[in-house]
Amino acid sequence: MNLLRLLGRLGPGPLRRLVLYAAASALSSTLVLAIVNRAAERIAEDKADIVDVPMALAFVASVLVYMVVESRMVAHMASDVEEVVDELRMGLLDRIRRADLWKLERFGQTPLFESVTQSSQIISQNSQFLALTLRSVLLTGTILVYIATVSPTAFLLIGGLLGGGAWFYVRLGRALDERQGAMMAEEAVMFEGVSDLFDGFKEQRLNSARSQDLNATFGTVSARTTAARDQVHLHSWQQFVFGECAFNLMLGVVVFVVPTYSGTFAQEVVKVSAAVFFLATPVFGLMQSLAVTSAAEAAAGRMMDLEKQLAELAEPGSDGPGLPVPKDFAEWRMEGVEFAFPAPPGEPPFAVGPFDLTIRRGEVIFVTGGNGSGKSTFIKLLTGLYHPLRGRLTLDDAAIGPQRIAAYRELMATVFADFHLFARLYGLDPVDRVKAEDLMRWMEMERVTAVEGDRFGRRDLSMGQRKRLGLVAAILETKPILILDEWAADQDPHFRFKFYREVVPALKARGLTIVAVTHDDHYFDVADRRLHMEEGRLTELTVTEGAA
Ligand SMILES: Nc1ncnc2c1ncn2[C@@H]1O[C@H](COP(=O)(O)OP(=O)(O)OP(=O)(O)O)[C@@H](O)[C@H]1O
Repeated sequence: MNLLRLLGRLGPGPLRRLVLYAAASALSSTLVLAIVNRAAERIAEDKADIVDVPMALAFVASVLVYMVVESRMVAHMASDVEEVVDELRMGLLDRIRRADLWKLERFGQTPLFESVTQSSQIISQNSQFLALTLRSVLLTGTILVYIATVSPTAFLLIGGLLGGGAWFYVRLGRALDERQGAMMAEEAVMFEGVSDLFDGFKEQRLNSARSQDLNATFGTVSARTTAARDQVHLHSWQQFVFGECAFNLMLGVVVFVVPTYSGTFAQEVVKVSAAVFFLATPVFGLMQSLAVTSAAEAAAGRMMDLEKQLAELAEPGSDGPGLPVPKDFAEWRMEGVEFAFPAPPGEPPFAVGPFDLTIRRGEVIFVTGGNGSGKSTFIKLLTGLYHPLRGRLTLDDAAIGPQRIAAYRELMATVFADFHLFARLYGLDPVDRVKAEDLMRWMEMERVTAVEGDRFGRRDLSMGQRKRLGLVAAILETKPILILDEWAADQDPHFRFKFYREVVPALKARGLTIVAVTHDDHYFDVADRRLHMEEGRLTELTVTEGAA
């Protein structure tokens, strides 16, 4: 149903087309069966040894109709499913793009990543099985109708057997689903172990006890995964063998049971046996497609659930055009801004603020403080990435509410402590080539890599080098505010000196307002003001206080 609901998003057309194709395919197949049976009957009646041309033509026409309809059905189905998956995936990405950072952090990345990549892949790969399932159901129905026209008794017995067999098969399938769930849980633990091995490769190479312990743990998990997989293989094979046996039983019913209830069945036995053989295609098709379709069904359900959950992560005001903010602001203020993370069990929550602060345009502000004191949280509040629980941000007289938040953030270029170097210089089209080359020289990166078109030539660089590229990208954005979170922490002494003594003053001279988190007490004097964070509280110190 999830897959059908998903397809329904394209309007009624694709679903109607699917049903029509599936019905045409089932009818043409049944027609082939009826023609074969009728031809065999005529040969038996007339002992004719000449070809019945109209019947042969009808046979060829039915086969051709089946061939064309079947291939078109699968082709349309695949492209409809691709279209709807593309729409859903883009919708998810769009919602993630516009989500509230704090809500997104709490939600976690794993389900998002799994849905956007794996689930959409499962649906795409198995799209044709949805068509196969529908066609198989319809074909089974039309063949049963054909059997009913030949022998009502055979229809009742075969129909009953088929219904009972399907019920039991689905029950076996449920047990298999449970085992598959258990197998996936074990596999998830195993993947965690594999990524632990890769992420901690250096540490385990340098410590043989850790390496062996890791290996032993991995061995246990791997053995559990193997056992879970064995169970899945065993049950899926049992389910398949049951399906085959139920099918053979149907043939047995035709030749051993039906004749005892129907006196006239002797003439019909060949027709009904042929019909049961014809049933093999849809019944085995269903057996094959149900298993795969259920994985695609579950994936479609996961993606649609996620879509709903992501709607709740939306940031207020992220839709719509929004209001402008004064770009030439004179004063940037935080008024009574407070924020708190939810408390871990048995502990008080970590709260920051209230922050009451006025930053004047063109100032260089350093934010200092110990690990975990709340500096990065302060930066997230200042940049409007976290929303204050109380208090507000203002630029001159404009309060930054949901409608101004987008324009407000547009004023800032940032290099966060955990910054990401994008594959492309997104949003910088065209890149000012001369300026980019100047900046690369200024950052002493011109021998390492270059701006090539709209991207950096290399990204496989050291953290310090990547941060320099991050700063190049931030300066290229030509925003009036620059936010840096521990930018210099990864720089060597030579470039750290250059950054504080040359780069920061030069950027200030260009009119930028700079807020930088730093631990570099040798350079506190570079700032106009120093704000010090302690347990979420901000105090203003002189720039010489605490300097080395
Ligand atoms: N996403 C989060 N969820 C829950 N608690 C958080 C989260 N981010 C930070 N915290 C808590 O807030 C406190 C302050 O973290 P923050 O990153 O602001 O400190 P910091 O001063 O930047 O530290 P550092 O100098 O080590 O980078 C920490 O104790 C941390 O446990």
